[in-house]
Amino acid sequence: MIQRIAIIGLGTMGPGMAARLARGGLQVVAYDVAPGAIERAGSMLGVAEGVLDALGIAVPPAGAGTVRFTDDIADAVSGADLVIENVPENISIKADVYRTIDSLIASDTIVASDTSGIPITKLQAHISHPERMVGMHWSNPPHIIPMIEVIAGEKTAPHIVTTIRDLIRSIGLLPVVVKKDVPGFVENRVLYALLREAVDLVERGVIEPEDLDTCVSWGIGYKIAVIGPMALLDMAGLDIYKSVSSFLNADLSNRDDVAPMVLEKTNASKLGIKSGEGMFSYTPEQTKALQGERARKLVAVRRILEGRE
Ligand SMILES: NC(=O)C1=CN([C@@H]2O[C@H](COP(=O)(O)OP(=O)(O)OC[C@H]3O[C@@H](n4cnc5c(N)ncnc54)[C@H](O)[C@@H]3O)[C@@H](O)[C@H]2O)C=CC1
Ligand SMILES: Cc1ncc(C=O)c(C(=O)O)c1O
Repeated sequence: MIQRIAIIGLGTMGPGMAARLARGGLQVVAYDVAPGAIERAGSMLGVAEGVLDALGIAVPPAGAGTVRFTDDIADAVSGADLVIENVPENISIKADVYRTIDSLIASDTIVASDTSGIPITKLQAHISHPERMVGMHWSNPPHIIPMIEVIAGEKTAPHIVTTIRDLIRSIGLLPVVVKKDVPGFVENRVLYALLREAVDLVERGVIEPEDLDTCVSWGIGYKIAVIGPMALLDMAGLDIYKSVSSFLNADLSNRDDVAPMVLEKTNASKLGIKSGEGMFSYTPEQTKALQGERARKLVAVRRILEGRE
């Protein structure tokens, strides 16, 4: 039974994950190589806990879990039943972490990666006892979005998938088991198909960025939260989809590299909210207000979608 979880990496995703797991009654020890990240994670944890309160996520009868931060990776993983690796999306950084923890954990400690889409089979090559490695892909913001993908690599033991699926379920979250270890799994394959087209339309001057967001959020996003893509095909009619896709699919972006607009911005360190500028610009005050407003709206929508309002 999983009780003690180590989280490695406390950037965008780690603190919200720690808060959600602890709310589910689990004991979390969280580590980051950067002291600044540990400091920031403390305040992000407090914000996430407030959002979990607003969502009405109850503490289990046995009581809430705990989150403890440490700057010592050996301390973080000591006695862990599950280690969740949550460092940047770069195989060599992830492999370094696996090499470091390998001698610090038991051979049956489960190691999960929150990778956005590196096949688990590739990551497994960098750890001993690869049968205990599994993909556990959360969605951002992880304390609010309830769905988590679970992915087996070629060497993952089936019971590890079941254990992680059951853990996710046991704390009131929604596991989705992905049946093939394809790059990007399912959520990001769908998201990146949408993002490729959206970036292309803005880059070609078909639409302004603000209008693109209005079109997608109100035309597609709002609807798709209630009616998933497969159900939407039935609502529209497969005959309509057949007619439109017969001419439209060939016209959609099939770019297989990173769009120049994105390269230009990343080369200029315009990374989005984390650097104050990306597709849009953000002052620190605007960022704080935006994050609060987005959390409030996501909480309200989730409560309604779950039939709690
Ligand atoms: N940002 C997002 O929306 C999502 C990201 N992911 C995935 O989660 C993982 C983490 O992503 P983010 O939190 O966005 O990254 P991030 O870049 O915000 O944070 C990564 C953290 O890892 C730390 N780190 C780097 N090397 C380390 C090491 N050797 N040991 C311990 N800590 C180390 C960094 O100091 C940083 O705080 C990536 O694989 C990413 O693809 C998954 C879902 C959503
Ligand atoms: C752009 C982008 N890329 C990856 C992920 C998750 O892996 C997300 C997300 O929101 O979860 C994302 O927005």
